[in-house]
Amino acid sequence: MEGVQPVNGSGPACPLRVKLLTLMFVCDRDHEQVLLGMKKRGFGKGKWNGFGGKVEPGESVAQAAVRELQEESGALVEMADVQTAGLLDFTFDESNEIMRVFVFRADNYTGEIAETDEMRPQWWSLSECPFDNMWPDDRYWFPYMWGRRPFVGSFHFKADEKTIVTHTIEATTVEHIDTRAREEADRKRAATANS
Ligand SMILES: Nc1[nH]c(=O)nc2c1ncn2[C@H]1C[C@H](O)[C@@H](COP(=O)(O)OP(=O)(O)OP(=O)(O)O)O1
Repeated sequence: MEGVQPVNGSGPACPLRVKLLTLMFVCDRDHEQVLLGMKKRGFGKGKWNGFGGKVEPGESVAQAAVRELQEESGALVEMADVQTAGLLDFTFDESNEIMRVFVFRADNYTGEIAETDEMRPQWWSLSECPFDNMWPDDRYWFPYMWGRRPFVGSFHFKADEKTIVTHTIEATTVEHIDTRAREEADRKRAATANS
């Protein structure tokens, strides 16, 4: 089990299970382009998104973001080039899970970008980002991510995974997000050690 906790002291009576996830955006700032991948399987199949997945016990959230990016796209980002972008909580009607997603950005990478079993990568001009075919929350926080303004937000969806019922989004600091990332990784390590 990854960790169980109430959300912000309010919300459902039943504690929610936290799924710790990453999302990484490789940005070409000179050409105002961002690398997205078409998700070919699993959660979010058929949507364009950044690259990411589950944090493994014992790795930092940023290490997980780098690993997932490489596994899904072939792009390798040095830890020094990983920039903290945001923190998002996603919940759904009829679900007792929080998807807690740490968002990162990188302006440099090495390696060959290539299609994998999970993702078909493609560069997109910022002005042509395919928001109609992305998660509906992305429109809200993409400007923060691209604008290097650290953000924290939460989105509650209907069970259809399309309709946003409520949301919050606000500016925060990199330090706040990085502290949360360390706490979440520690919690995950402890929960795994105790299971
Ligand atoms: N509402 C949302 N908006 C968004 O932009 N990204 C989201 C999102 N909800 C989830 N994600 C991202 C986070 C993460 O990068 C990805 C889901 O993780 P995974 O690809 O690991 O899921 P899977 O269930 O396919 O897991 P694996 O079997 O480990 O690949 O989707």
